[in-house]
Amino acid sequence: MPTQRVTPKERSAVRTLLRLWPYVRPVRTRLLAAASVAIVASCVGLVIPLVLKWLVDGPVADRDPAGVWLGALYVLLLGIAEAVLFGIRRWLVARPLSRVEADMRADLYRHLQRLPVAFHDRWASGQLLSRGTTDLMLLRQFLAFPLTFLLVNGVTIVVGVIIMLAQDATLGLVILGPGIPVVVMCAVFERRYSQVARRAQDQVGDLTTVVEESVLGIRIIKGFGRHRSQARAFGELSRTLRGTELEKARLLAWIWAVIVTLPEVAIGAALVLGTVRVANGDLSAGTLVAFLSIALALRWPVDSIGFLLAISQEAATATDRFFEVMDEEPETEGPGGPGGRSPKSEDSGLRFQGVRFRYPDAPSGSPPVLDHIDLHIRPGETMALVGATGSGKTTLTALIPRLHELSSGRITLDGLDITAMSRQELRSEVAVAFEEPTLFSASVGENVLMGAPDTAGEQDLERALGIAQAGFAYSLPQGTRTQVGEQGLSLSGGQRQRLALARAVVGRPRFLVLDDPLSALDVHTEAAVEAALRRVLDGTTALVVAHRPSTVLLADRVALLSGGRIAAVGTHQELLRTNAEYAHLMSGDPGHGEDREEAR
Ligand SMILES: Nc1ncnc2c1ncn2[C@@H]1O[C@H](COP(=O)(O)OP(=O)(O)OP(=O)(O)O)[C@@H](O)[C@H]1O
Repeated sequence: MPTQRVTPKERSAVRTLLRLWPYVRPVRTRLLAAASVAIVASCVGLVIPLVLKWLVDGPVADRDPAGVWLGALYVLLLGIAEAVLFGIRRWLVARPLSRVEADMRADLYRHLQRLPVAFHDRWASGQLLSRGTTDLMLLRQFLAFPLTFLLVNGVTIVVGVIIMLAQDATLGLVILGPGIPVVVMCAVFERRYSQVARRAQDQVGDLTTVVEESVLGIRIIKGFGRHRSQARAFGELSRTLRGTELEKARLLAWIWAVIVTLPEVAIGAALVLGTVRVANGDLSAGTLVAFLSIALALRWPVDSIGFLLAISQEAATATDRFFEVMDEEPETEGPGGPGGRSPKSEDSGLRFQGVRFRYPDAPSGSPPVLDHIDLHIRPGETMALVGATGSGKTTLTALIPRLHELSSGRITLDGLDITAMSRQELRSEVAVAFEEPTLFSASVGENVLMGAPDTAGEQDLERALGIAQAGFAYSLPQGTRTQVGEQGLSLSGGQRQRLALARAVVGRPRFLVLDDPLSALDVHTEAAVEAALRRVLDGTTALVVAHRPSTVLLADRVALLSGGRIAAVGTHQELLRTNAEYAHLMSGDPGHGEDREEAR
């Protein structure tokens, strides 16, 4: 599976995090209130040393027991107030932040649904999964704790330093001394950590992709005895991730050592100098006690800066990864409505005019998959599309519901350019069934009715299951309410194909696109489906990719796709007579088609 790896640009963490504002805006009042409460709580903590100073220089020096009890009561009340305020902060942020996470996840999911198939071809699913889960969880944690505490601890440090300077300017300057090297080290740390954090988060995405592929492809892995090599691949990726995590830990240990050691040295120096000055009678014992208590109270706000910066960097990386997806252009919408429909009768039906298509991720210089495609399927006509494997049949069918955008040319439905229709309008007119039938984790009925407007009911379901010869659905344990898909009952390939076919016909679409929809059916079931389909296809304009003569016989005419172009159009009999390639394809000679492809 191709992996999208975006090269991270040099960026400012603050500017990146500011992009979260639209999501944070609705809860800004609560967040601000929580931060204010936390600042007050923290400052209440800083008042305690001042009470201690009063206690030491006053009641303790005067040997006044009543005063000591009163001081102890003040300290107790201040401690309780601090604890209660921190509790209120937590209560204030919990609910709004889970809303921010839920909103971001919903937006990401909605956007992923609107991104073109070309985007999904390019991106590994694990990368998208990790962005929608671990990255968003990281962001919620960042908003709940580090964001607030970067502010709270910053204010606490400033207030604490001002109080210390006011108590004694000389001791204050001794404490402030290591500030400059700490700031420089923090800047270096931030730059290095952001690179490693990005690498780690991308590696989590790669690991998720391998796990997801192993789970989805478990039958192939077991069938080919590949579990050891798969485990090796997983082990290698997880060792790489472990290495990156250890690098993160090393960087954290280094900054932590700097942040803890330098202030400790400064506190030690202040203690020695302060004691000498108290002994000399230049400083009161109470002031020294207050000074050291404040310095110790500031230890946690200072110590925490290292890991708060680390989480902020990870949050900035998660924000980058989130917006890398959100910044991708969604599918463009046509204006919609009936305007622009050409009344000319030669334009009715499904028409390809000068269509050219090249996959956006194809190597540069490679020829387009489809070129100069001109094809007209008349209203009510069924056209079979035949071609060697890899000739571009699936690609051609995917262009009609605009799963890919044309490189040039146009496709019209009854004269109306598909790019002029809204996606909803287009997809209500055109129904598709692909060779690989995907069923979702839902009941049989829900899977089939997915192809119909919301008003469709039991009767429509019954009719569609009848056409697709999917009567087996009624014998499932809970009938059409039986859960299928990844979380439900496993169905055979043919059963899944018939449900996918039922889904394509349930909405009675005017245009039907079937990509080899009967490939997994036995001859008898195929004949029964064809008989029923022929009735449905009577009023429907259809393009049916076919590999077998039996499927071709469903069609009024056949188009042969070869060398990226429509090489011939005619009835099955005509083409058998006049076109050697067609005759070979229909004769079941498996080598011929491949030879033709090689020759291109
Ligand atoms: N997402 C993609 N990006 C780049 N090239 C692609 C992509 N999907 C298909 N192709 C290429 O386009 C060509 C046509 O593929 P397509 O699946 O349309 O063939 P097909 O005729 O339907 O084959 P088959 O009969 O085997 O289903 C192939 O060469 C294939 O490698």
